Amino acid sequence: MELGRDSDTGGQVKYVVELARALGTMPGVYRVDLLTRQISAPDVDWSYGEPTEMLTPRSSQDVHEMGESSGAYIVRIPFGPRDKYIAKELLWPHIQEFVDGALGHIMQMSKVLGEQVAGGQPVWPVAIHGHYADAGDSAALLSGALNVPMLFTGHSLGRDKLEQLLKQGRQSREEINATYKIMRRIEAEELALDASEVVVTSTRQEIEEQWRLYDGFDVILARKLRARIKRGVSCYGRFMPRMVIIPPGMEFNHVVVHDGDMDGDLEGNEENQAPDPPIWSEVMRFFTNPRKPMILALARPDPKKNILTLVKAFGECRPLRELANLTLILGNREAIDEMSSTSAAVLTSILKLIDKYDLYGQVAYPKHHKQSDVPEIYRLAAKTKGVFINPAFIEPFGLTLIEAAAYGLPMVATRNGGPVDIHRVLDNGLLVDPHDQNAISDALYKLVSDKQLWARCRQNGLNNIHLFSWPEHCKTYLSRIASCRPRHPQWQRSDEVFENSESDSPGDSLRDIQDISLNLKLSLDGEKAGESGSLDNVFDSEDSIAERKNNLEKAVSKLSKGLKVFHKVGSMEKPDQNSNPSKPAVLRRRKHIFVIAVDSDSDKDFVDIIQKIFEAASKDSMSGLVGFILSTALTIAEIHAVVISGGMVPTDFDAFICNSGSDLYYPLTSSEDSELPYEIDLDYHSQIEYRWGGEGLRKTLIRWAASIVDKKGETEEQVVTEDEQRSSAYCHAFTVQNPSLVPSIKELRKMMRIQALRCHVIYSHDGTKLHVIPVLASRSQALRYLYVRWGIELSNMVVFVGESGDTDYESLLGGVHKTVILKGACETTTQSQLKFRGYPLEDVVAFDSPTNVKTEDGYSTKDIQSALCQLRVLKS
Ligand SMILES: O=c1ccn([C@@H]2O[C@H](COP(=O)(O)OP(=O)(O)O[C@H]3O[C@H](CO)[C@@H](O)[C@H](O)[C@H]3O)[C@@H](O)[C@H]2O)c(=O)[nH]1
Ligand SMILES: O=P(O)(O)OC[C@H]1O[C@](O)(CO)[C@@H](O)[C@@H]1O
Repeated sequence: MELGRDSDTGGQVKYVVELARALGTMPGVYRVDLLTRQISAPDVDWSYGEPTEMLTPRSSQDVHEMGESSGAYIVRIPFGPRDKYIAKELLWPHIQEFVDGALGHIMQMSKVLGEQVAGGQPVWPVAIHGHYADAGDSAALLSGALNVPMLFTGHSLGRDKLEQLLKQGRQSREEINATYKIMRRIEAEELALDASEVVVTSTRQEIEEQWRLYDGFDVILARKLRARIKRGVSCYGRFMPRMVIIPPGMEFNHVVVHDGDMDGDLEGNEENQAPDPPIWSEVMRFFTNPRKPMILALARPDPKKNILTLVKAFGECRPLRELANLTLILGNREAIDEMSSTSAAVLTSILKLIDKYDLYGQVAYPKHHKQSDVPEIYRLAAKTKGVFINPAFIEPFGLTLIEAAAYGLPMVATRNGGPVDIHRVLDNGLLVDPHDQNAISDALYKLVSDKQLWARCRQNGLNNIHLFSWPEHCKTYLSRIASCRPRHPQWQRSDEVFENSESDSPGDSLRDIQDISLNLKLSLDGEKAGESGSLDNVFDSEDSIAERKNNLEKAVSKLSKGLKVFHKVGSMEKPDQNSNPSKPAVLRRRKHIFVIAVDSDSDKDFVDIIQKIFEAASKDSMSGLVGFILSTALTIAEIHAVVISGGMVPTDFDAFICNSGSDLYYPLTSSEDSELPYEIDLDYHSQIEYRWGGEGLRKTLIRWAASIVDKKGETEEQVVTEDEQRSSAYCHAFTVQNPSLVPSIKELRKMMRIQALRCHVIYSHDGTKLHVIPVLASRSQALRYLYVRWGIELSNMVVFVGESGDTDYESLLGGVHKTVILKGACETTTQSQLKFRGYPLEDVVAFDSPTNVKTEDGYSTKDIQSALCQLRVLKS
């Protein structure tokens, strides 16, 4: 690991690699895949271009304990420009491409493992865990596409970073957003809260002071919801992820602490003694008197680590300067000018302060260190009876603090963040206000000068450090995963439950029964959710005990009929896929799938666009190589009307993604006279229903809609009204009479999240329609479903969109599919205020990607053909 190389290579890298390695050796874990970006660039190590790398266990004991497990792997997925390293702030436009690539890997792995160990049945992942905001966003989409539980760890949180940066007052909100893309990042963290079952934190402070800043998390509401779930009463469609504190661990295998370290001679070696590590002389060459106790700081050169205040504190405190030296390990550098601008600014300011206070001979700031040098640096500081300092403005956890403690080095640390929890456990030093320069120098002086205090802190750290161990972390972590309701696709799950009931895994069956029991309880309660009043009423109202008892009895009675009943109900409700066996087969045979997702304002324009696309593909479609999917906010009835009005037939298309991605239909060749010739895919519903608020959500939305009125003199007109005709089981539809009077998409998301309602809100039809659908349902997720369910390759899809569209437009432009933007189609910008999401489209869409092409003049057949040639879908 190249830790401290730049602002992206910090503690999180170490954390996830060590966690993956430790998990891979846990009994009961078959395989851990750590997915990251593949980069083949000349300025990074060649190994970053390797598709797979095994994380070898640290010790032979680990190998022994692994048993049947196949271990942990780093899997590198190509996305974004192949030959270029991209800083984390600039990765956002490429996230969807990562999601698709990761999905491809997981599907492939599921097949391979299935063949190896499960008799050919696919082996589905048990959970997916996102680390940091960008992976939170990706994991949310993947957990939805695969229907598996998601966990999330923030490592460093955007809202907190934004607050800290605003407090420092050096940049305006706009400048901060331009530098850090912070609003996009915060939305990713909010989505991670929407989708996660468990959020792993390192400290209590992270929950109470940092996560509380998010719309989607509230400690009190979380408690109330948990209490209601325990009592078996309805939460009216509200959900909160479970926050758990599991501090990270350390790999202790190369930690060696000798008492002898304390009285060693720094100049020259005794006979028989191992030579000093080379990094020692690299550090000591800076000092006039290398025997003085060493104050050590080791951090990425990031302004938030607050090293400048440390240098000032040291420089301005004469007694401290006389007593101790200062060592600053701030990553690696060749030349300051070649560093990123923020890192270079930190280094330059430090050099100026050293000059200002004339600290020559008292401060070391070596240019290079290797990973293997880091333990030796801590040992050197401990040997001189020095102190480790982390004065960060805020430190989410602080791996360096546990590292220092493991090497017998007492600490002075910021009182903001994780160090408070670490100090509570280790009791190995002093906490300080990082803004108070005198407090820093006083604490350092106290620890360095008070020999007894120093020895006590050293010993306390050494005595308690075992509490930060990866195996312990993994045990708690795995128990959390085991307590999540197992989620798998229904088309696999119903068979599995059925089989398990008679198989040799009674534990699994029992857990399934318990889960079914919980589901039944919740859904039965949901039936009476309708009577609820406001959010307060929901929780203040006394639920009738008799009613609850009745619900429980119903649930128990359903359960007592056994798993077969559950399975049967499931299969009765399932569409009979065999009645229309040709559809998936047809879809699979296509060379290309053209997805028409142009959000046209008029049916006439829409028909016109569809026909132009048909014509453009006519050569290939004649031979059946191209299949078509319509993907819109329309209902199936509206789509049917469009199809018929355009002189087309339903079977001209392979599938229809309706209601903004909450319904999926396939055309039928025949149907009863009274019915439309389409078959709904109920497996899709089971795949997207996660956290769907159903009736409870609908009631809340209706109350909200009633509160938005247009005051015209004496009279009031309701602006938002329920559109029952256009609503379906997984889409609450509303009509907006006056789009200028309703909140933007950003405000709506916030409104939902603060009530713990997890859903996806979309404005369509130029802002005159509002759709509320399940949180992980969307038009782009529907395409991923087609891949997971029917194996239709995403890279063979071409998505046609207009110049703008509904508020879910951005998600249609990314991914491994190709995109054709039809110039002149859906240009409307009149309702742009509704689309306000808090960050520009460029922060989410890679417009310069070679898979995105805009037609040249308009959307004539010729324009479309030429775009398809450019994408190499058609031969020129
Ligand atoms: O020049 C350097 C600087 C750092 N490191 C290592 O990099 C890691 C840094 O981790 P940490 O001190 O925890 O800080 P961050 O890099 O900021 O890590 C983020 O992620 C960590 C894991 O979640 C949290 O502990 C932090 O609070 C959070 O800011 C440690 O292992 C250091 O030994 C080096 O090897 N060389
Ligand atoms: O400053 P930010 O954007 O909060 O990022 C800090 C994150 O970046 C990293 O340095 C990447 O490893 C992490 O240690 C940390 O989680």
